[in-house]
Amino acid sequence: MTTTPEAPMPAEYIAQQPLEGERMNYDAILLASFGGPEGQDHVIPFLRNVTAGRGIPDERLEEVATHYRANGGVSPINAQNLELKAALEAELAKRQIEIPMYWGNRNWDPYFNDTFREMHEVGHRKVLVLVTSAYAGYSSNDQYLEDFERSLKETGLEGELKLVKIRQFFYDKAFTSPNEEFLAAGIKDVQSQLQDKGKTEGKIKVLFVTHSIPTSVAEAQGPQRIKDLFGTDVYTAQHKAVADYLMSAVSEADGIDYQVVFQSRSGDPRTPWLEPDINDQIEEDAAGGYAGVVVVPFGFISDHMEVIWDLDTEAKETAEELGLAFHRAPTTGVHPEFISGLVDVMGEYITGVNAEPLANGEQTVPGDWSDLTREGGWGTPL
Ligand SMILES: CC1=C(CCC(=O)O)c2cc3nc(cc4[nH]c(cc5[nH]c(cc1n2)c(C)c5CCC(=O)O)c(CCC(=O)O)c4C)C(CCC(=O)O)=C3C
Ligand SMILES: [Fe+2]
Repeated sequence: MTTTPEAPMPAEYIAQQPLEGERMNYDAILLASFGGPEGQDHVIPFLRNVTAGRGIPDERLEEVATHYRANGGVSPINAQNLELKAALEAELAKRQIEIPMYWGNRNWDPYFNDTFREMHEVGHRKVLVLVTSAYAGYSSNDQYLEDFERSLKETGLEGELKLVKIRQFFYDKAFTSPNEEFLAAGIKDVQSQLQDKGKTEGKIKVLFVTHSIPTSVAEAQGPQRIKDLFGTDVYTAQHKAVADYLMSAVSEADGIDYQVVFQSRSGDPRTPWLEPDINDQIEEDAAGGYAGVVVVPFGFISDHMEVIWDLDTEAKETAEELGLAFHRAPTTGVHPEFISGLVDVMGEYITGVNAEPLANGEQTVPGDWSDLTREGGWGTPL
């Protein structure tokens, strides 16, 4: 066997070292996420944090608490974020980008207030923020910006810490490339499950699943341009565009039916949320003669509680009761292409000498996605 010498690092991957005395435009990176409970006694306080002032009925909270209780009161999300942070740090180091990374959450320890104070105390002033949400929407973008503003006020660090939030990345290769791989593997798995059952003629449906949101929230999001183009709200449109792209990019998906569906609806049952719910759709598909479903949770970037409960427990049970073959695809997690693609996106904001960006994300999902959220929502790069 011959050994290949290590490939030289592409030039664009190497941070240009700042000139003597000159600093990079950011001195810290913040990984900003949702947070989750670490034990049984955290579950209720965590859920109260999440739903503060948003009119989620107590019965819904008690029901959601049982999902966490069944897992020892621990959400997997914190460990997953620490793993993501370590993988990103390793990739930054590989590219000689020497900017330290911090972690903070909306709903649990370490809270943004604490992380902001810590970053400020050690002397950081210019912070690039990566939020763990791929799509643009109120919960995944605007609410984080509101949280950051509130934390800066509460800590008295307004004007002291300058934060710039990185854009959404659902349309980047970083996100679509691992999902292409997962989609192909999922289809092959369901096909072979059907083969084992002697159902080689059985039709397969791919269900791309994301988090439901209230229809009123979905409809309030602009721009009109995208609504006109897709004939639906902007939240759904983003997901449809990714689903269309993934199906076209994966040869195993040729001729296979697919649909965007929703999970984890919450709130008052009388308030309309985006539909169809994944369980309802699986029932309809069983009635419609499908023999198997491939469930791709492309609304999320890690296998957190909503994925393992709503899909691996509930949706799986629905499919099994109806005799359908079932495959739940993984989320991007710390897939090497996700990590390196995310650092490319970060590199659009980080400049070395000559104010040149260190890297650029590669857009795969066609379309102009540059104006999806509230004005100035991404932050003006420093
Ligand atoms: C769009 C969206 C994402 C995807 C974008 C993104 O990834 O950011 C997301 C992610 C997540 N949602 C999560 C957990 C929860 N979400 C809740 C409630 C809600 N989510 C909403 C929307 C979203 N949520 C909404 C409109 C509500 C209603 C209340 C409100 O307006 O806030 C509730 C309260 C109980 C309930 O009602 O279900 C919980 C516990 C976890 C952590 C899981 C873990 O612990 O591992 C994650 C990553
Ligand atoms: Fe949620």
